[in-house]
Amino acid sequence: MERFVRSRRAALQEHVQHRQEVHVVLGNESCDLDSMVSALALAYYLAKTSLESKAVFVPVLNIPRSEFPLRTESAFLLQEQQIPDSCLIFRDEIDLHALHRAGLLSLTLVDHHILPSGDAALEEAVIEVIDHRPLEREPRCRVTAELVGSCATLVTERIVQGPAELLDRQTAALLRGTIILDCVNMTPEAGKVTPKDTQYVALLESKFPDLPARSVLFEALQTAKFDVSGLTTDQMLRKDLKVLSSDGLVLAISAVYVTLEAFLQRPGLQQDLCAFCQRHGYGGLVAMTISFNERNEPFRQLAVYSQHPAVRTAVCGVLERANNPPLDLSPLGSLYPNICAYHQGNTVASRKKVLPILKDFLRERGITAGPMHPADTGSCGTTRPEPKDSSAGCGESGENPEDSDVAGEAGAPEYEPRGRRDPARCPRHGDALLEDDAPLPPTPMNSLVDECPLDRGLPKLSAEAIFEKFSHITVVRPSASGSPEKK
Ligand SMILES: Nc1ncnc2c1ncn2[C@@H]1O[C@H](COP(=O)(O)OP(=O)(O)OP(=O)(O)OP(=O)(O)O)[C@@H](O)[C@H]1O
Ligand SMILES: [Mn+2]
Ligand SMILES: [Mn+2]
Repeated sequence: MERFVRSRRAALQEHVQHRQEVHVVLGNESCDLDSMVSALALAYYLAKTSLESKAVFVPVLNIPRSEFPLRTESAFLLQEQQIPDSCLIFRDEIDLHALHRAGLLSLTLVDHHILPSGDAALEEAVIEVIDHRPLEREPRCRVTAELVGSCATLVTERIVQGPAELLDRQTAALLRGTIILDCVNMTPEAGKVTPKDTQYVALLESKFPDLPARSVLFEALQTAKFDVSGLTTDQMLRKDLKVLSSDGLVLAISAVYVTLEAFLQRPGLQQDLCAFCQRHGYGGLVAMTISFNERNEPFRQLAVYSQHPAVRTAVCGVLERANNPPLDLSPLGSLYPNICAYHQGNTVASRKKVLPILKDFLRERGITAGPMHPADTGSCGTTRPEPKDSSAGCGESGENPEDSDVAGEAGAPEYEPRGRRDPARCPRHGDALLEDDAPLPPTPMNSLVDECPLDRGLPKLSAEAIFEKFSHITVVRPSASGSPEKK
């Protein structure tokens, strides 16, 4: 495996020079350990077994190289296997769109099957998908999709069908480490592991009995994954990030590896979130935290940030009302006007379960929001107190509890469950939002692209129009009799 990884850059350059086919194996945009190892191992397998093909097989990590240090568990496992990350090829080191335009690109997607809208043009280059998520659409290409704990399990299954000598110790160690981390050390109560994951971890161990003990490896990987020491808020949010967009409204969903208390008490948090959203063009952010209590049991919390009340209210409403699966959100106080905080009672509902809820919401609610004009997002540096129903500016008022309308205590933002909440900021349980607009036409089947391609044919709306649309949203509160009454 190491020799293969080391040879990729030169092999790629030679093929591009001679205009020969390049077969890229691409992980997902959060580029977690599962995506990296699945791409490395499958590219290695394809290179060794596709002897009739003239293509060069290249694993590509779907993040810029500069982001790799944030993938602490991946850096740890590569280092442990003496594979230098300098040999890896990152998304900013290969021009997939140019290769595609030149007719040289074949693409295999691992650990995902829906391309972000920015990669929609690459959809026709996709010849295979291997993923462990529920298929949102039936791709036209070869598909291996199974709801196992780790995509690396499906890659292992593919590799062991090939020549036995192909599975070397390094490859086995990378795959096994990934499956053990994704399946939380194969513990059933974590809700990840399936019989197939267990089967292939055992098979890898039977071939290489001297691999480190599972619990030692899991603890080392878990510690590396949760090491956020020294990271800025922006880095913490980018460390494990996915992005959803629906024709102009872009939502970031970050897995955050600290408690919500610790996160909300970071100095200057609201300004940092504002700057994060502005820097990357996000209309809002959902931060999903996972932490562990003294009995090492996981608990989850969730925060919704947007400086646009309409976006915040809509996203909070759909997450509070979710029923597939229910998230069992109980509101917590947040002294920041633009942040709604929750305890999440459903401890197995990870981002994999939340993304489809938000995707459906963006698609069904017909939020054909045009790009948020910069003018609407103000600047994060302003010191003027933020108007209560602000849709502009990242004022510092959120920092200073006296300014916010749910403040009580002075001093550093505290974090404690609080009853009184401003419905204009965060809807109460049971609020429903009815959009009186006709929903978007259904996404054409077989599309591998994140949003409905028809979106691009729809009228672009200005930010003003977005809020105009949102202001028509009718909030339906179930009346005492249970029948919805319009407010
Ligand atoms: N029960 C658990 N016990 C100990 N550690 C756990 C337990 N559940 C999860 N982890 C650790 O937290 C990391 C994040 O897990 P997750 O929030 O469930 O999400 P995921 O990374 O497994 O999958 P996603 O739902 O985020 O899908 P992707 O978008 O990432 O594909 C785990 O890695 C584990 O260390
Ligand atoms: Mn995965
Ligand atoms: Mn994850």
